[in-house]
Formats: sequence, structure tokens, C-alpha cells
Amino acid sequence: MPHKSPLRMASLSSSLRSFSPGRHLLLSRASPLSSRSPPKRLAFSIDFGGLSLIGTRSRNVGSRAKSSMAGTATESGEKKVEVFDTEEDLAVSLAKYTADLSAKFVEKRGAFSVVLSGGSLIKSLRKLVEAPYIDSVDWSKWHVLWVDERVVPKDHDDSNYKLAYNGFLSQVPVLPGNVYAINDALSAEGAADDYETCIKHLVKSNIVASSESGFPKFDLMLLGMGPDGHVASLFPGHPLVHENKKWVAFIKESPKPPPERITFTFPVINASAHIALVVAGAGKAGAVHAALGKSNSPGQLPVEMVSPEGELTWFLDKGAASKL
Ligand SMILES: O=C(O)[C@H](O)[C@@H](O)[C@H](O)[C@H](O)COP(=O)(O)O
Repeated sequence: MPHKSPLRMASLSSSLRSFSPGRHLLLSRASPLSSRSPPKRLAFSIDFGGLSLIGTRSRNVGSRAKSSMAGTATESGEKKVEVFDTEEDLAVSLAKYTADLSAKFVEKRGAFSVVLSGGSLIKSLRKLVEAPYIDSVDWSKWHVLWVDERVVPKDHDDSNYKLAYNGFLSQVPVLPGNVYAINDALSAEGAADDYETCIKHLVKSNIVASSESGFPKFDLMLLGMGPDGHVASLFPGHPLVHENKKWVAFIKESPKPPPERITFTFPVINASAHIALVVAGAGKAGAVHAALGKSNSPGQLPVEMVSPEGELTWFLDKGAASKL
């Protein structure tokens, strides 16, 4: 047992209370997904300087996005942008991407550390609970954390834990003891410190890898993005975007309700081996354009600071990519 703090036990008991092992079996039998054709993408694929764009839209759009994105490629890792005709296609591809990384890390290090966001991301993970992944993924090796969490009880409608539990975790055989929720009995400050301690235990026991910079190196971070370009609970113009020592910080005046949250900091986000930035809907096209297109004022949005040591893959639907 890597971590026996009240945090881990709280998450364990709360997960056990509502964990229903029969449910995922039912889903795996009912699913027609195994015979489904692959998502419509790869109509074109362009690589240059470590940055590639893969999409279903016209070659013109691809080329335009390609050239305007040249300035955003980082030295630190590979960056890819995938554009899907529909959010359904995006979800199919995201499931395969996640399952492939799970297999790779389980083989490589016997564990797969996955970090979730709240919001619409959870819905985009829905294909993972169906065939073939419900049976082919080694769920027992998954270790699940949150990039940010609202400081509310776990059964509150604002809880990212509750959202992920209902929409994803309750339908896959992840071990309840490998789901690391925040301690909701603490203040925002206390919960952030406690979560950081939890992660330190996971690094010490090699469940989470460590980067050369000394920050935890999660295998996969699944990030959503708000229409204002925020990621995790790192909001435009907030000083927390510059936090470079803490692993987990707290915020008490989040512009997006509820106000009290804990959040991973950018050094932790950017130490990741893989980041998927999952963005759907035309309402986010402006922020996507600011991050990937030609921006008059680059570097203003938190999402522009996502630059992992490893690979960054954008999963966009047509609406989100409409301004590229
Ligand atoms: O707790 C949160 O608020 C989320 O973790 C947050 O960071 C989310 O990922 C974005 O706000 C996007 O949310 P949507 O995808 O719902 O727009």
C-alpha cells in the first residue's frame, strides 16, 4: 500500500461504498463498439519539426493551421493536433489513444498513472467503458488522480470525483484503492497540501514516475479547456499560473464556480509524459485559435503554457477547430 494517509483511506471507503462490480460486465456484453468502424480522420496528416496536424477537413485548412502553428512547436516534446468531424469520432479516437498508452506503460513499468479533469472530458471518455477496451485494458494497473478538484463533499454535484465516478470510474474495474480523491474534510489549503503529500507517496513507491526536474511525471494527463483558455484551475491573469514550487495549489476565488478548488501547477502538468488536450465545441474555437493559430497577443492564455516534457496531442472536433 503506497499511501495510507486519511486522504487515501477517505477515497477508498467512499469509492467502495458505491462501487458496483457487476455493472461493467453488463456494459461490456451490451456494447456494439467492437464492430464499429474507426473514426473519420487521417484525411490528411502533415508532420514538420516535431509538430503534426492530422485532420478530416480540407487540405487548405490543414496547411493554414500547419503554418500558423509553427511558432507554437516546442523543443521539449512532440505536439500533434487531431481534428475530428464529430465529437463521437473524437471520443472513439481518444479511447484508443488512452488504451494504447495504458498498454505501453503497464508493460514498461507495471502501472499506469492517469490524471483526469472535470467538465466535458468525462463524457469524451465514454468509449473506454465499452468493448473492446472494457476487456482489453488492464484496469487493475490504473492509478487515477485529478488535475483539479472543487473543494466540496464527494457526493456534491460540483465534485469532479462524483462526475468521474458516475460517468466513468464506476463502469470500469479500476481498483477503488487506486483512485486518489482529495480529502473533502479539509480546507482548500489543507486539501492541496494533503494531495501533494499523497502524490509524494506515489512517487516514492514508483507508482508515479519522477521527472528530472524533480516533479512527478504522470503517464497521461487528460486535460479539458474552458472557453477562456483555462486548464485545470489555472485561470487567465491569476498569479497561480506562475507558481513554480508547489505541486498542488489552492484557489479560493475561482472565476468559474465553485470558488474553492485545488489544482496541479504548471511544472507538474508540464512534467507529464503525455498530455491530451480534449476540446469540443465552437464556443472554444477562439481559445483554440489563440493557442494554435496566429495570435496578436501570444502567451496570454493558460492553455498556451501547456508544454509537456513528453507528447502533447490536441483532440479537437470540427467546431473547436473552426477558427484554425
Ligand atoms: O474543475 C473544473 O472546472 C475542470 O477540471 C476544468 O479545468 C475543466 O477541464 C475545464 O473548465 C473545461 O470544462 P468543460 O470541458 O466542461 O468546458
